[in-house]
Amino acid sequence: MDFRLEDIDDAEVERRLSIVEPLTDAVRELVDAVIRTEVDDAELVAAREQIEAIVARLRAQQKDKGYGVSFTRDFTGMPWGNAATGARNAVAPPLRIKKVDGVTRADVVLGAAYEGPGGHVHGGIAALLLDQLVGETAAADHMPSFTGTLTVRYLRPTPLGPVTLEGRVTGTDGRKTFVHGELSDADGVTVEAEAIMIQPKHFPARDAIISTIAKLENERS
Ligand SMILES: CCCCCCCCCCCCCC(=O)SCCNC(=O)CCNC(=O)[C@H](O)C(C)(C)COP(=O)(O)OP(=O)(O)OC[C@H]1O[C@@H](n2cnc3c(N)ncnc32)[C@H](O)[C@@H]1OP(=O)(O)O
Repeated sequence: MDFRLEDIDDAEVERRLSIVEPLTDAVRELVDAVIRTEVDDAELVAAREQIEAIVARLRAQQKDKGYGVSFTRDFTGMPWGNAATGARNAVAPPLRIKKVDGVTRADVVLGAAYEGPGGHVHGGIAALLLDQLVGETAAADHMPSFTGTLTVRYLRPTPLGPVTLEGRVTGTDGRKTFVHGELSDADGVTVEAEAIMIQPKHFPARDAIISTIAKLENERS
């Protein structure tokens, strides 16, 4: 798994976000516009040519694979390629999850890009968002928990538009954490999930980050 340390402070994280988030938002707008536009074919062809030019510009310097997850030395994560939350990922709605007193919550608007049944949210998107939510609900002390089992129950179709997610831990057993998650619209819960999250036995990436921080601190003292 690609976890790495970036020795930067919070101000630098914010500076980078201030550049990439508006870019990602613009691409999200582009995706929505392509889905919903009713311009004529000549306009579609002209737009495609401009988009291809922009893609070529961005490909001038590229990472080999995915974005990976880097951490600052205080373990602020930068999972900017993440499919649900990534600041650089226009596929992500994006989900912004907050944890207060152990309960995770997120408000997000799911537009045309997340459609399954006409006018309603795709079941896979609901599962994706709930998977991320239960992951962040179970994560503690800078240790990730991986989804072992995710059981999703669709109670009724979720209309496209604003939705709320909420997750809470319902129990623990050794390295296992049990989490309940819900996705709701204005009229109540539409999808619920039960997850068994498992803290991996060994997480070498975390140990590698901690030993790199120790090495940097030694070099500075
Ligand atoms: C650096 C800090 C980072 C912080 C970032 C936080 C952000 C979070 C982002 C979130 C992102 C979103 C989240 C994502 O998208 S996570 C991505 C999707 N999930 C995966 O890819 C997981 C793939 N699977 C594995 O890696 C391993 O199989 C895991 C780690 C799950 C278990 O392998 P391990 O070798 O550790 O297991 P063990 O054999 O010692 O068994 C241990 C116990 O667990 C029980 N068990 C085993 N498997 C399952 C199962 N499938 N369901 C239910 N229970 C299971 C087993 O019976 C035993 O119980 P018991 O007998 O003791 O009672």
